[in-house]
Amino acid sequence: MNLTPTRRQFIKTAALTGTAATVFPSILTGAKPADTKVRLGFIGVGLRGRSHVEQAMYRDDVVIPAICDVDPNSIALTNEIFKKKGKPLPEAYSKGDEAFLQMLKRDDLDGVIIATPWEWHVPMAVATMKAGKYAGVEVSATVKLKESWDLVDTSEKTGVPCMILENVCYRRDVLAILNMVRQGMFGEMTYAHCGYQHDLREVKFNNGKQAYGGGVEFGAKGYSEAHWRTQHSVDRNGDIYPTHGLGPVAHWLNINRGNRFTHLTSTATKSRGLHKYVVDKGGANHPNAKVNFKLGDVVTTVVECANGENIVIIHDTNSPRPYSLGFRAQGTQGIWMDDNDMIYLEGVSPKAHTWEPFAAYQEKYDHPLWKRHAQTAENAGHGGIDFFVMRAFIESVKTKTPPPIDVYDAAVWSAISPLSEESIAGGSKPVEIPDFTRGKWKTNKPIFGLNDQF
Ligand SMILES: NC(=O)c1ccc[n+]([C@@H]2O[C@H](COP(=O)([O-])OP(=O)(O)OC[C@H]3O[C@@H](n4cnc5c(N)ncnc54)[C@H](O)[C@@H]3O)[C@@H](O)[C@H]2O)c1
Repeated sequence: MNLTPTRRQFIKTAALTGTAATVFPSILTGAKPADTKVRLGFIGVGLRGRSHVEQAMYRDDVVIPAICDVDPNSIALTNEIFKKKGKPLPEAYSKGDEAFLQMLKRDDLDGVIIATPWEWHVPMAVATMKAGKYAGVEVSATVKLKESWDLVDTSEKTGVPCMILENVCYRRDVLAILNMVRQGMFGEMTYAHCGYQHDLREVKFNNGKQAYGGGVEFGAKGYSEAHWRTQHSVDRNGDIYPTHGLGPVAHWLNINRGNRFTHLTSTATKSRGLHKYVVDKGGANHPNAKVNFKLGDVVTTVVECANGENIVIIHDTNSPRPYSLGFRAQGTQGIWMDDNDMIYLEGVSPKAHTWEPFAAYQEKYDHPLWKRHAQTAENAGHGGIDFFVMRAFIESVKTKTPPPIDVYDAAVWSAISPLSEESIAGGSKPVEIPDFTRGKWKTNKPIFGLNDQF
């Protein structure tokens, strides 16, 4: 694969200034193995992991020698995908919660995709990096603050990259906005709004047989995410899934690369939606009607940035509502909003104080990545973004270069969860957000979405 001059320059500059070179000394050779295969392993082949497997299989330069999952059903369903495609079955590791450690001993894996329950992400990503394999970890990358440091420390010590697989960074509209932000169309950025506003009641509860509703069970009796995700709504009150909104916004605002998050405050409403759902669907006598869900129905977090911008992040998953990540980009020159897809730019929009549709801007500022790959991406999950995020991971592994979304992004985007919990527990008190780059944010330059390569 050819690296563009900008990306080659980044790697060269990083090597000279000691940023990437010090941080990732061993694995990032930037070698150009044009015809080599990328060998991927997968830990967690549930709903998400299997969709990654399928995505990886579209490429003829990817081989998958091994998969790992504790659930024999997940392994069997994954094997079906291989059979359908006429590919040799991967070796399966499934004996116990730590079977992944056996898989990581293999010497025929270059990278590992981790799509397990959140609490497993860090032990698995840390072990993957220690085994010298690129780690691609699903969102959110971490649950606890210390885990964010564990990711950063391990990546720095081993020299192995870790990419958070935040697919929303590749949404077509947010990439067009990134283009516009970089071209100064919004003037100086002052504010962004985002969130995860998704009615997950049918994800958090099911009948234990299939995903997406059909019952009010969770935990041991639940299937897929109801098996593990719902417990987080019992135990935690905070923004427990911040990265779908925050990832794109972090790129607009150059977080970790000229800017950083400094503080946050979070506030939660009362918790009503999940209890009501159980009672409505399962009756007041269902045992789960006695469960005390800690997670507020709507959690609002305000993040302050070093350069003076504010970001509002909403977590809203317990109530009936249409899906929206609620993006808004605002600066001294104008504003765009995801809901209704409207824009207003002073001196550009035809009528003062009046919204205009975003469509023409989308076309004009469409990101080079989408211009180049729209047709290939079309069939991939979540409107094409799953294609881009897997492609970015695979190309980084293949070219032995830093991933465009890195361990510092994984650490700080995910850290919003425990920090928002801390803020809410302290009566919406302000909480400091650590600088996981240890000062490098001041000199690091943006690398994400600079061209049509990654
Ligand atoms: N980026 C996105 O758009 C997106 C979409 C869906 C899910 N996700 C993320 O993907 C991850 C997985 O979600 P999912 O929907 O596939 O959940 P899932 O429950 O369907 O799959 C998780 C799989 O991990 C396996 N597992 C659990 N513990 C394990 C262990 N110790 N070793 C090996 N395997 C283990 C389970 O058996 C299961 O097959 C989560 O982090 C979730 O947030 C991201």
